[in-house]
Amino acid sequence: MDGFGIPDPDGDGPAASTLAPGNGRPRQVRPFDHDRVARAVRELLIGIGEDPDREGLRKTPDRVARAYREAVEGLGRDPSEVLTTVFDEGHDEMVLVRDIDFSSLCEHHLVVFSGKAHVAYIPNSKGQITGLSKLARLVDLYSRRPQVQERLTSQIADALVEVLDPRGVMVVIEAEHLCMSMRGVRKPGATTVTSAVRGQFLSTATRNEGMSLILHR
Ligand SMILES: Nc1nc2c(ncn2[C@@H]2O[C@H](COP(=O)(O)OP(=O)(O)OP(=O)(O)O)[C@@H](O)[C@H]2O)c(=O)[nH]1
Ligand SMILES: [Zn+2]
Repeated sequence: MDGFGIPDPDGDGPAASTLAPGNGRPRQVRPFDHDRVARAVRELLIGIGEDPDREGLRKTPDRVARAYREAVEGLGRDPSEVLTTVFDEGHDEMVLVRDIDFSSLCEHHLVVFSGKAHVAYIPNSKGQITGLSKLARLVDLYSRRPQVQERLTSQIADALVEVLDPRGVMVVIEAEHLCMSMRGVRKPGATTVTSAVRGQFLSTATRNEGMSLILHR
């Protein structure tokens, strides 16, 4: 273990960040280590019986490391960085941004799951709202990490509750998991739907209104 209570399997250095653990919060992470990831990919290629020095694979460890850097860039970032613009518009009805494309990494198999996120909230009585793009940025922040769909859904909802103090939040995510389509059970086209509701969306009428706005076009 390092000084932050994080296992460091190779014992070669502490984690760099002390961000608090917990739902809706970044987890403690080390900075992204490009060389370490590239070395691991080279090992992977050897492990699967490939020649990492053949022409087509020579640059692969470096490419894969760059791809992973992008795929996990939400690790260690805090939602307050994203939900910065809070206007006081006096609008206190539901706001919904639907069909936010995302892709994330299933933490069990490190393959992609991707789909659409729908994010709704009801501002508080002061009418505090955020920029619409910030809801999509929040989805990006939490999807760019190793994830499970349920946690992704509730982290987005909880971050909105924490930062905007709204009267209600509803997040619905529909996604296809490559780990269920390209391998394993092999069910391409199967879609997983998760939802997280907070505050006024717990009431049946409000929840139904949100769902019908999301699903019926
Ligand atoms: N709840 C949940 N499960 C997920 C998610 N992504 C992948 N999984 C599941 O995680 C499980 C991991 O199961 P294991 O039995 O440990 O791994 P496995 O032998 O590779 O399982 P199979 O996929 O059934 O071949 C699988 O059932 C996956 O479908 C997710 O976002 N949420
Ligand atoms: Zn998986």
